[in-house]
Amino acid sequence: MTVAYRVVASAVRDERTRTVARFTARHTLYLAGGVRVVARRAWSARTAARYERAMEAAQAAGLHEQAMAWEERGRAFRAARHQRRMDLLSAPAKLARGLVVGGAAGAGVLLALGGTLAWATGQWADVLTPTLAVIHLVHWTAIVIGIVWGPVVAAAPWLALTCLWAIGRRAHTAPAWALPAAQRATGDAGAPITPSIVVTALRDVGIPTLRKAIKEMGDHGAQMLSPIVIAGCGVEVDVTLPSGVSTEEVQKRRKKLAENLNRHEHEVFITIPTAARTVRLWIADSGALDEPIGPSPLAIDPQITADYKSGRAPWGQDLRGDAAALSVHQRHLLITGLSNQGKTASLRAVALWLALDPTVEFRIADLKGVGDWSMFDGLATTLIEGPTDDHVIDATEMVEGLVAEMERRILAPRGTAFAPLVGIVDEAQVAFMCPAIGEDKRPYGGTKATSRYFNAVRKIHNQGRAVSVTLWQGTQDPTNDNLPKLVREGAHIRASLVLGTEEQGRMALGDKAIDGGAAPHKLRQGLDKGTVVVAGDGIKVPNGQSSITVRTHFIDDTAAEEIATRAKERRGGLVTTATTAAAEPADHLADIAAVLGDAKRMRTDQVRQRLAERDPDEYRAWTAQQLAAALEAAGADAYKSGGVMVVSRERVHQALAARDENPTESH
Ligand SMILES: Nc1ncnc2c1ncn2[C@@H]1O[C@H](COP(=O)(O)OP(=O)(O)OP(=O)(O)O)[C@@H](O)[C@H]1O
Repeated sequence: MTVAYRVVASAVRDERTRTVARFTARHTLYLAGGVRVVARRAWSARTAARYERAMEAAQAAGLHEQAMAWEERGRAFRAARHQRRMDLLSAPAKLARGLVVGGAAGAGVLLALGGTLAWATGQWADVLTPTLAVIHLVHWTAIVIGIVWGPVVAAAPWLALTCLWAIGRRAHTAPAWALPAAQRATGDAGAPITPSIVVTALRDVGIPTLRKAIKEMGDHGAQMLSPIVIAGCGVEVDVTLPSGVSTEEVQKRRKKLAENLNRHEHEVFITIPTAARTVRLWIADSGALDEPIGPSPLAIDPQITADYKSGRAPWGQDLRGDAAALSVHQRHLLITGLSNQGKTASLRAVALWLALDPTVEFRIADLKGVGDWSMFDGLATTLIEGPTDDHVIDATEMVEGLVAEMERRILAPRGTAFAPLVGIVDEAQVAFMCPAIGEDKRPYGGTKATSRYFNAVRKIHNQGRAVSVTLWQGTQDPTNDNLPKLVREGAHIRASLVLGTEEQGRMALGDKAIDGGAAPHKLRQGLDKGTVVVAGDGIKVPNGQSSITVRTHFIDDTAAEEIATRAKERRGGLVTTATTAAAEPADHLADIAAVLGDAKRMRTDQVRQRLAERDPDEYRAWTAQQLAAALEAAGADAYKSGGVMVVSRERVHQALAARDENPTESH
C-alpha cells in the first residue's frame, strides 16, 4: 500500500507527468475556450445584448451621447432583425415560385438554344443536345459528390474542432498554470503590463464571481481599469471591481495575481484606496526591486542640515521611486522587524539626520550594546550600551528621567520654549522582558501597573509630545509580552521591516494599516533588508492609502561615524554622561544645589530623582538615608514641612558658602 502510494506520489511529482498534464489541460482548455468564444459571438450576433452592454458602459462612464448612439444602433438592429424574420415566413412560397419560374425559364432557354443549333446543323435531334449536356453535367456532379462526401463528412468534425482550438488559442483561454514552463517562468516577464494582461490576470486569479463578470463585460473587462501609469520602477493601475467581488478577496490572492502577471509576489502590491470597490495595483518592473537604491544624502552631502520642527529626514525611496522623507517633529516612533533586517540601521539613519540639528538632545539606550550606537558618544547626553538587567535598569531610569523632564516642562509657565528631547531605546523588547525587581518591589520589565519601564513609556506617550519630549523605540519580533498594545498604539509613526506573520504585522502597524494592504509579513527576509512599511503620521502616504513602503538608504558604520562627527562639530563638545568616566569625584552638595535650581525647597524624593537624572552613575542607587547623610554632613539637614521631608535651598547655599570659606573641609 505504502509502496504503491509512494510510486503514485513520485509519479505525480515527476516533472514529466506534470508537463503532460499541463499539455493536456492547456489544449483542452483552448478547445473549450474556442467553443465559448464562438458561442458568445453567435449569441452576440443574434441578440442586441452587445448594444445594451455598450450602452450601459457608456452610461456608467457618464457618456450620455454615446449611450444614446448605442441605443439607436440597438433599435436599428432590432428593426432589421424583425424584417429578416418576416421575410423568412414568406420564403417557402417565394422559393417554390422561383423554382417553377426558374425551371421553366431554364428549360425554355435550353430548348431555344437547341432549336438554334438544329436550324444551323439541319439535324432535328440537336434540339435536345443542350438539355442532354446539362443532364450529363448534373449526373457527373452527383458522381463526384458521391465520391468525396464520405471523407468530407468524416473530416468535418475534426476540422471544426481544429478551428475552435485555434480560436481558443488566439484568445489565450488557457490559464497561466497550464502554460509551458518556459512561458510561465519567463514568458512575458519584463514585457510591459497592458490592460489585457491585467484583466487576464484578474480573471484567472481564482474568484469565480470576478471571472464570470469579466466574461460578461462587453469590452472584456477593460472598463474595470484606470489608465496604467508609470510609477517609479513599476506601473500603477486602479481596478474597480464588479459588484459581488470584495477588495479583500483580491488582496488575499496576491501571490496568484503576481504569478498571473509574471511577477514575484513581492513585486506586486495591492492597496485599497478610498474609492469604493477599488484596489490599487502597483506592479514592479521585473527584478527592479532587487536593484539597490542610491546612498543616503546624509552620507554624500556634507552640507546637509536638519531642522527638528520643519525638516524631514531623507530616509529612502518609496516604491514609485520618489524620495520618502520622515518628519519626527513631536512624534513618537516605533520600528519593529525580525532580527538582522535593518531595524537599527533604519532607526539610526533618522537619528543621524536629526543629530545635525544642534538644538536636539538625545538620550539613548541600546540594549544590544555591540556598538551600533557608539558614534553617539559625545553627541547624546546619555548613552547606555548593553543587554544585561543592569543596562535595563539604567535604560528605565533614563526613560523615567525623560518623564521627570516632561513633568517639569508641563509645569513651566505657558509659552516657555523647550529644546527637543528625544529618547531612543533600541531593542526595547529586552526592557519589557527584564525580570529585575527594584528595592521598592516594583519590576523594571513586564506590563503590570507597577512596571517601571512600561509606565514611564506610557507617560511619555501620553504627554510628551506637546513639550517636545519624544520616545523612539526599536523592537524585534513583536508579541503582546515584549511590545504591549498600549505601547505600540502610543507611537505616532509605526514602521515595520519584514515580520513573520500577519498577526505580528497587525501588532506592528495596527489593524487599519494591514486591512488597507500593508503587508510587512510579505516582505522577504534577508532580501528586503532595510525596506519598511510605514503607517501613521510623519510621512506622505498616497491619497487613500493607509501605509507606504519605503526602501531606506543604508548608512553603514563608517558613514554613520562621519555624519556623527559632523554633528558633533556643529554642537561643540557635549559630554555624554553614561559613557564618560568622571574625572573627579562627584560634588554632592554642588549637585544638590544644582538640582534645586530656583526652588526654595524641594521634597527629598524629588531631589533624589533629579540627582539620578543628572548623574545616573553616581546617584541612581542613592537611598533616602544616603541623601540625608550627605545633607547632614554638609550641615544642611533635610527637615519636615507640610508632613514631608524637604531640602532647603537656603541651607544648601549656606553650606556651600561655608565650605568655600573653609576649602580644606572635604565635601
Ligand atoms: N537599508 C538597508 N539596505 C541594505 N541592507 C541593509 C539595510 N539596512 C540594514 N542592512 C543590512 O542588514 C544588516 C543588519 O542591519 P541591522 O543591524 O540594522 O539589523 P537589526 O534588524 O537591527 O538586527 P538585530 O535586530 O539583530 O539587531 C546590516 O549589517 C546590513 O548589512
